[in-house]
Amino acid sequence: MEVVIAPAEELARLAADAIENLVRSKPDAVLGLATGSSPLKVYDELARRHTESGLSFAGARAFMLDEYVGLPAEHPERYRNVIEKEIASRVDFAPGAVQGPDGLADDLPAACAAYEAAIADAGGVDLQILGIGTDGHIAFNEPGSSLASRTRIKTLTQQTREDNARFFEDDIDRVPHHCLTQGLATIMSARHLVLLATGKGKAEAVHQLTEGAVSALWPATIMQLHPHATVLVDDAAASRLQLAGYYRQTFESKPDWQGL
Ligand SMILES: N[C@@H]1[C@@H](O)[C@H](O)[C@@H](COP(=O)(O)O)O[C@@H]1O
Repeated sequence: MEVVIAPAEELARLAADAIENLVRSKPDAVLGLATGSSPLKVYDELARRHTESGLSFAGARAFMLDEYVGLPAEHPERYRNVIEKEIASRVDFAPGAVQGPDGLADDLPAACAAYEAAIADAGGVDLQILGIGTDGHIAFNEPGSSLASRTRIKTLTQQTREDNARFFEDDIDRVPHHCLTQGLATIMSARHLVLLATGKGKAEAVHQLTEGAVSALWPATIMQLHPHATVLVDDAAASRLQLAGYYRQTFESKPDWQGL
């Protein structure tokens, strides 16, 4: 696991560089997209590069991590709409190239199975962007999630609903109780994981993710078992890291030819 500590703007550039290198060398790459505030600067950077330097996603596909269950199709916080607004509509993905779990399906387990099959049919995800919840969740794999889980329905914790109430006019009662989420094993099947975390509120989760024991209590810790995982954090999110000095030193002496 590589941990990089840098200001948020630099983290976004690093993540965008990894995505750009991938898409330029493999135009039909499969990306994994995350919602939440953490990846927004990365999406801004990708949109800028699309406009200014011709970075194209025309041959690429993308899969979203998760979706609320039951939010009406036009609801602005429905993750499909969020991803459309934050990235898909700002670059040149082909129609239908960005997919997400269907939180409005009549048969939710069947929708989850179909989503797993669609990811597999696409050849799996090349690069998965991730954020992390304050309780250590990735996608919506809340504490207690099976480390071997696949896409399924989950119940959101009170903590996550409180954290996400800011997107629902600060009214927790408007935050859905259920979601569909890629499982931890689904996420682990992606070939490169790139997690972004900023701010003091993420410091404990980032410490557990990188330095804690692998445990369902902190679901993101499963990433320690991934052969190619990158954790991009600012100073505040890194404030509890025991090995911060080593991570900084490693990044400073990183060879120029070596990307993330
Ligand atoms: N389902 C999403 C996650 O994919 C996201 O990583 C996390 C952190 O969000 P943020 O980046 O806004 O802190 O919470 C949400 O609940």
